[in-house]
Amino acid sequence: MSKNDIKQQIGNYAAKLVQNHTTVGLGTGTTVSYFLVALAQRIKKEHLDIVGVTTSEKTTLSAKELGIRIVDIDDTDGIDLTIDGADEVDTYLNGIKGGGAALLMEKIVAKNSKENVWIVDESKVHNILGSFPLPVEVVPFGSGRLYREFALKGLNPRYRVDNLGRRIVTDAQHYIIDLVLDVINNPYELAQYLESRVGVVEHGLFLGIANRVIVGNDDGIEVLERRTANQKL
Ligand SMILES: O=C(CO)[C@H](O)[C@H](O)COP(=O)(O)O
Repeated sequence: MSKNDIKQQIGNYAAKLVQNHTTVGLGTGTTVSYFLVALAQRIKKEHLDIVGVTTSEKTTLSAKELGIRIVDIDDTDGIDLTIDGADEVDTYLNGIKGGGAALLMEKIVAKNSKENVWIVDESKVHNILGSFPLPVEVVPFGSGRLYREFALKGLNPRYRVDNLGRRIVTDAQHYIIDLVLDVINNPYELAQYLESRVGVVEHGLFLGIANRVIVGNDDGIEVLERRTANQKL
């Protein structure tokens, strides 16, 4: 099966998890784009009453094009379920997100959602986080100072740039500094450090957020459920 076939399979599976008369958080990324198509098909075919809360301008555009009704996060009573992708997931279902630069809105939607389900292919599941560079969203003003602090701390920072070498700007007008770490031995400690730095708006460590991870591979789908820290999978 090609990677896209696997993503389609995961997207179709995830669309079936959405219940009628609910508000759904719509993540960002290529895997989510398959989910959006499958969800839009279900909404049309089954005449479902579903509204979406989006996590990026890109997802808002795609959802609207597909005919999915969108509501502002501030105008909902709550989000029932959010389906999102992830860049890396460990065996506690902690993850790294933000490969698509949407981590800030993704975390706001996730934290306001009763349930969070991630959709990934099996190449993203690892024992320890860190092989995917950790995105940190920063305010442009003074970001050079933060960058130097990260470098001095051995966090191996890189401004995220586009293919012309220009710093990318997020939907909320911030920069992304990716930390190239290889291994994150204590994600909670790193999260705490990043949250303590002025100018850091958000980071891509999503800890204790996913309730379930839908993992796709050539043989089908595997569903991982979150366990506690001493109940490793
Ligand atoms: O966090 C994200 C965007 O900020 C995405 O969910 C993550 O990058 C996964 O994307 P894809 O499904 O394209 O691999």
